[in-house]
Amino acid sequence: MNFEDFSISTNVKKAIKDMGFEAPSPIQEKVIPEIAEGHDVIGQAQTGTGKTAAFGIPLVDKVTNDKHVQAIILTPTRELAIQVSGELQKLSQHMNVRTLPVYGGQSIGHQIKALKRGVDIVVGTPGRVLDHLRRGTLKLQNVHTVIMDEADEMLDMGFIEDIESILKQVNRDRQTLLFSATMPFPIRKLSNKYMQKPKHISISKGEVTAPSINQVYYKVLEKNKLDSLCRIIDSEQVELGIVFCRTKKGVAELTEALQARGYMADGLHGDLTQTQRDQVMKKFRDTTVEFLIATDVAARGIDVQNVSHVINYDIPQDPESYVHRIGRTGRAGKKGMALTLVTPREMKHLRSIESEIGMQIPTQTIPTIEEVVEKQQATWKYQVANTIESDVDWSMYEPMAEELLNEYEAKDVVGALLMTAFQGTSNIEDDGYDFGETGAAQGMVRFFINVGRNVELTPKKLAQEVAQLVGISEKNVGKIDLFENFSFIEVPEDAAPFVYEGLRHSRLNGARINLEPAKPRKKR
Ligand SMILES: Nc1ncnc2c1ncn2[C@@H]1O[C@H](COP(=O)(O)OP(=O)(O)OP(=O)(O)O)[C@@H](O)[C@H]1O
Ligand SMILES: [Mg+2]
Repeated sequence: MNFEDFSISTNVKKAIKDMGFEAPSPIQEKVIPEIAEGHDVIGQAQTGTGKTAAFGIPLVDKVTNDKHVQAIILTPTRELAIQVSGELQKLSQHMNVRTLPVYGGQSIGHQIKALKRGVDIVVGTPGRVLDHLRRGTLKLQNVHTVIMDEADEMLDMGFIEDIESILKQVNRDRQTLLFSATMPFPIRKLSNKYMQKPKHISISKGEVTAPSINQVYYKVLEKNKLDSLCRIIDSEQVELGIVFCRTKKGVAELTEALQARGYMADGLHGDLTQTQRDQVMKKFRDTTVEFLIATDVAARGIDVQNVSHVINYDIPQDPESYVHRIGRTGRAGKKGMALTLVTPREMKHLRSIESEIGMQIPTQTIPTIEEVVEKQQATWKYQVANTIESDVDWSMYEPMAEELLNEYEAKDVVGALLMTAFQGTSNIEDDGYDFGETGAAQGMVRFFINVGRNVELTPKKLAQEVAQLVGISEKNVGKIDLFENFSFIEVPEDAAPFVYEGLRHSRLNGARINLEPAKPRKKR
């Protein structure tokens, strides 16, 4: 299929061409004709597959330049309102259509002036839209189209009251369009209240996350998280990365820690002023900042070219958040990496995300110090060679260099200088779990499991259950001694914290597992 096949104006077709779109994406192909026919539509397709243009193309084709607001698009965040408004402006670049973003944090006077001059499409966050409605500076009586981008978020608890107040002011005859990569059943059911005979168009049958995203998780220990993150990003080839944290405070702390270690990182969260938020986004889009550290404020809809990595420094709260966060990479046909750090306590949460997205996320081990050092040394060598070959003036160091070379062997001088430079880059820390002497084989930790009564088990079954519960390979569960209702199992030292945290509060066939490191057998 081709964009030429749609019955849309040549001006819109020309804009689509200018934007470099060659063929419509699957959601665009299905949804554009339905919207053009005037249907209400619930459109669901994976992240980064062009949902914005799917509603944007028929919308700009429909609006006329009559200086009355004819369409309103609601988005959950300010950044998304700005971005969606920008995409609509591009789609209508050869037409006389005015699109205005209205959002909190920006001077309301400025927005009022623009609204007075006449606007055809408003893209806004619910709070600021309501503010304008109360002031009478925005009128919705001529609105024929209401669009909710990230609709499941907009109809969720945080926004639903505002949405209802806004919808009350729009003609019932309107066309209502909902879009998102995720649409949980309760929200889809609720949405019927605001729509008329909606057409459900879903592209992501079965596969919730975009297949272009390569997902892995790393088992990390809480106290080593920062080190683990640094090792991961030092060993990956990151073009641009978004690192998600749970809280604003977490974002601020991680940003500071990464900056202190020399990474080009900047933070984005709701406690910053709008000017600061705009600056951070601009720096990230311009690639002057390599890592955007953010709360879920950046999880939905944000489209930045060349984001190669998304890293969940803190595991997301719910499966939807996971899907949207990782969807910031692997967009529009490009490949992306999504890495999630998981502490022992969070293993169960990971499993529930996996079951919701319908796939198992493979695990990878944190690169060893040796691997990272190897990479770092290659980088250092490259930098030193580069400096030697450049025309940088280091004449001020020459007398010192001569002095050192007179007194010591050249190899020792260089070695000592490199060591000074390398020192303190990374260190293996102990993991904070001390299981003591458990009488296990070399390199293993032995646990005593009280499996409770009435549980039928074989050693093989127990090994399988343990492996599954804590997310390690069955092969890694070592020796098992199974008695009537208790057992000893041995697992490798590095898996021990995961077994410990994973099994401590677990149940097996409904029976509680009580687990503790085994007491060492007395030496005879
Ligand atoms: N037909 C097309 N051909 C090529 N690129 C496209 C096409 N349609 C959209 N794009 C580009 O693909 C990228 C992703 O589009 P968009 O932001 O609309 O995705 P989305 O489906 O809304 O994702 P999310 O669920 O994350 O909001 C954008 O950069 C957009 O310009
Ligand atoms: Mg979108």
